[in-house]
Parts: sequence; C-alpha cells; structure tokens
Amino acid sequence: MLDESKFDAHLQLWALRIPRELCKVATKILNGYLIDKPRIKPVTEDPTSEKNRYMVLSERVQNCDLSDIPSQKLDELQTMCKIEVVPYSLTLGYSYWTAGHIAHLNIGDELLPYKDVIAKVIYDKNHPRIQTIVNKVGTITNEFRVPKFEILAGKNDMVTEVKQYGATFKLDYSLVYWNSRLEHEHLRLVSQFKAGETICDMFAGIGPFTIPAAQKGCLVYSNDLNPDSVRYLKVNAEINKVNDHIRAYNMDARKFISVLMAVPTCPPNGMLKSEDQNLTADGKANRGTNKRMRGSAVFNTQPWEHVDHVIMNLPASALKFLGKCDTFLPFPNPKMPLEALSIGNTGRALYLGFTATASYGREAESALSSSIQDPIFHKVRDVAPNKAMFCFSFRLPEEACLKEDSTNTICHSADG
Ligand SMILES: C[S@@+](CC[C@H](N)C(=O)[O-])C[C@H]1O[C@@H](n2cnc3c(N)ncnc32)[C@H](O)[C@@H]1O
Repeated sequence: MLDESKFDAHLQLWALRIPRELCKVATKILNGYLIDKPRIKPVTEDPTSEKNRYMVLSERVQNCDLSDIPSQKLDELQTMCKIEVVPYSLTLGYSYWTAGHIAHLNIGDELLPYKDVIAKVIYDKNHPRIQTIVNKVGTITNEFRVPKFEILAGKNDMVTEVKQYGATFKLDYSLVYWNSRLEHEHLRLVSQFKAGETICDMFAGIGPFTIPAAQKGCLVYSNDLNPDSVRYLKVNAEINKVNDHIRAYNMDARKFISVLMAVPTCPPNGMLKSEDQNLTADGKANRGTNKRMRGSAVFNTQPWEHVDHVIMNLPASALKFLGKCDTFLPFPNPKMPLEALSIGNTGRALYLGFTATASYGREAESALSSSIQDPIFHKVRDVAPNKAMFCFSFRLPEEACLKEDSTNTICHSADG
C-alpha cells in the first residue's frame, strides 16, 4: 500500500504580518525573498485578523531577525509599517508533487528483467507530461561524478530545469553531477554566509552553492573540472541574473586555488579585471556597460588578500586537496604580512564536503599538520541504513596557512 504521508515535505518558514492594503507594495520590495513555489501563494490569510495578511518568506530566509534580507529592503518596509515576523509551517503533500519531463528510476536487480515493461507503463500513462524514462546503471566511478543512464522509453533528451529555493538550474543529466536531495544542505551552508563575503567553491558543479551565495550578495570564485558543469554554471548565472557576482574557472581544484591565492607578478595587464571577466553563458567577456560597472564594484577585493569561506563538496577525496604538501595553500599568501589580511566577521571557515567517516577530523589535521579547533560535524542525511553523510567545517588554523616555499606567483585569468 502506498503511504502518501511519506511524500510530505514539512517546511518551517517565516512570514511577515502586513496590513492587507500594503501587500502589493511589500510584494515588490520583497521580490526574490518571498516563497516561490508552483501553486503556492506568497500572500495568504492571517488567521488572527482580517486586517492583515501573511507574506510568506522563502526558505532562503532562515533567521527570524531577517538578516538574510538586504537591510535596504527592510528599511523600505519599515517606513511603511511595523515589521512583525511570525513562524509559518507549510506541508507540501502527495497531491502537491508533480514531475518534470524526465522520470529517473533506480531499478533494483530483482526487477531488472521487467524494466522495459515498467518504463512502457509509466511512459504510456504519463505522456506527454513525461517524455523520457531513464534508469541509472552501475555506480558512479568517473571523476566528474556523473551517473550513467540507459534510456528505457521516450526521447533521448536529458536537458531539464529544476528549481531550488527560488533559483532555477538548467542541466543535462547525462553530462553533469546533480543531486536534488542536497537542497537543504545547499541552503543551510549558504545561510551562514553574509552579503559581501568572498566564497571559493572548489567543486562547484552547476552552481547549487554558488548561485544562492551570489544571490545573497557574496562574491563567488567558482570552479569545476568538468567543462560541461562550468558551461551550465554560466547558463545558470545568466538565468538567475547573478553573473556579475561570479567568476567561473574550469580547472583542477589544486590549480584553481593556487591561481587564486598567488599574488600577480605582472600588473596591470595580468591583474584580475572584473570588467573583463563577468560571466556570460557563452563564456565570452561581458562588455555591457551597466554590468561592467556593477562587476567592477562587486569584485573590488582580491582573493589572495581575503577569502571568507571555502566549499569543498567532493566527498570521496576532498581531503586530498588539503594540506601544505599539496598545492592547496598558501592561505593567506605568504607574501602578505598576516596583519595585512582582512579577515571577515566569520573568519575563514573551510567546508570540507561530505563524508561517511568520523575519522575525518584526524585526517584533516594530519593533512594540515595542525590541530583544528572547534570543528563542526553536521549530519547531512542518511544515505543507507548504516551510512550517513556529514559536512565537516572548521576555521583554517593559522599555522597551516604559512607555507615555507613561496614560489607561487602567477598571472590571473578566469575560466582557464
Ligand atoms: C559531488 S559533485 C558536487 C557538485 C556541486 N557542488 C553540487 O553540490 O551539486 C563534485 C564535483 O567536483 C568536480 N570535480 C571532480 N574532481 C575535481 C577536481 N580535481 N577539480 C575540480 N573539480 C573536480 C566534479 O566534476 C563534480 O562536479
């Protein structure tokens, strides 16, 4: 028997109680911060008063102090009325969920002999809404972490769009890594960043950390080894209108970080020039005057002077990218006196991606040859009955940043 309650998604959100006549103006001000889900209205009844409405905020707004919303928007709201924040629970149940045009199956061994029949029934009963039925084959072994699929029915079209917390992601399932089950983790990490902070996303994929961080007003240096992921990262930066906050790179993460951290030897031509390096979907420099102005203003600190957070989401081998003997650091750059570095309010936290082993902390300490103070282990989700994924985060120890050998100088260019 199908237990429909297993499909329930319980969202704990915040809402603003606003006088009903002001809702129209408030909707404009809060553009991008209200719940954005198909068939869910962001403005709804206030059960306690006819005179007010609830304006339901998106999952991006995690804190009841509304620190996730730019202060200029809050100031604008406050000039109209007193802002009252209330908790708001929303359950999206079985009837809510609809599917995209691709049905993605993981058929177990015992059902494999019937895979074509299963696919045909799903296809016949759901076409034209569902147009492609695929089955995942084998385990992921390639370095781009892309699963292999066999097409069981319908057309061979693996390009689709998914939505997460109001951002849109376009991708080709057959070419890039994507996991919708990490939505909450993407949001949780990004909720710890503040507008204006500098982020390095070393294994960025198509941008599920990068795009919401940029939407929040962070400056994101974003890299992936898979050229198709970087291509879609750029497309997604365009779709979500945050290309002026992102620089995309397509290289091995070790090289990426050494490129970012090296002080250029060849200014002015070799220096990072934001106006030449805003993203466009086709990878060409964006020459639009407005964007150029905004881009210059946004990227006005240099990565070798200051980075606030590094994200490393490569569960199997993120540790290999850490440590003095590797190319990960100098971080801060040894050519900079320590006190010349500006360290953000939250300091340099390093997010190490996901792992199933609790010995990760010790391994990270040994990779850095330094002890790590107050590390945080966060359980992301259970992936199997006895296996969970964790996110391990810590502030980079100062002594681990000082590298004896400082031959690391380079001319900067994004997307190399
Ligand atoms: C687990 S996926 C994470 C992607 C993204 N952060 C997400 O949450 O969807 C790991 C990504 O690392 C990339 N990758 C693998 N090896 C790499 C390397 N040596 N340097 C840079 N990127 C690499 C893969 O192409 C893949 O997109």
